[in-house]
Amino acid sequence: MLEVRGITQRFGGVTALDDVSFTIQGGGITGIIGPNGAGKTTLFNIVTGIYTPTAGTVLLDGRNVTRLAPEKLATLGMVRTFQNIELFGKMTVLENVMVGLHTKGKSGIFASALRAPWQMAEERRLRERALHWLEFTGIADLADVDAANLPFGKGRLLEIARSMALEPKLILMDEPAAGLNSRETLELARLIQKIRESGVTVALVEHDMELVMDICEAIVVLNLGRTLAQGTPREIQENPDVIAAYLGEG
Ligand SMILES: Nc1ncnc2c1ncn2[C@@H]1O[C@H](COP(=O)(O)OP(=O)(O)OP(=O)(O)O)[C@@H](O)[C@H]1O
Repeated sequence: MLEVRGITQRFGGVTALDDVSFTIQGGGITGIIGPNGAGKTTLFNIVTGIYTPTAGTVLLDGRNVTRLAPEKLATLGMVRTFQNIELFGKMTVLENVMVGLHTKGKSGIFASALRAPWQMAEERRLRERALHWLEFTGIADLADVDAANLPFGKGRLLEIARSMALEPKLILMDEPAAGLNSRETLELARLIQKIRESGVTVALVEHDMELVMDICEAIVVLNLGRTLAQGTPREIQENPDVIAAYLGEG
């Protein structure tokens, strides 16, 4: 589904990624891990269209998407969530999901007060769709709360609801468990599995090793800007190079 081929990224004299290649198979949950400074964030930003790499190619279903902007990638079925939650604080939870849907719809959410009947119908349709994704992520009871008043963990779920509402084929999550307590992390794990069961491929960059080992079928390990290993959780846990890289960090 997603193929990363020979990605190199230099920032001035720093080589953040050096000829990184791997494949993410459709239908599963893939974890991208690695010690601090391994290049995970840089890779994530390249794959999701924030950075243009110094060299290399990103293919989505065989199509070269290397230089495409995030909005374009979303229309091709690839969306991302952010580590630092980016919500519209003064809008309700429901409106936060609707805003994303409006970019697909015919009228803007702030369309004039003189709404045509077709606009009203569209608004209703978007509202129902947005509500569906709040139900999917388990936060429908918070639909009318201002996003600014959401507890942090619920904000993360809203981020995921917003991304899922775009009905992607592939969702990339940037450290989805960062800042969550153990109960919230468990809730997140079940949600990610539910997303996969709904037919959407998931890839996550994550520091929480327990979560990665628990839910991922495949793991890619980066170290010092290179692909150190790729395999199942068990293969990765037993890989001497991986163990050495993490011990070296501690
Ligand atoms: N904009 C930038 N300018 C210069 N150097 C950068 C930039 N972004 C990242 N780097 C460097 O590239 C390397 C990889 O950083 P990156 O943030 O991608 O690693 P990471 O695996 O995400 O680390 P962490 O787990 O600590 O978030 C580091 O040496 C970092 O200092």
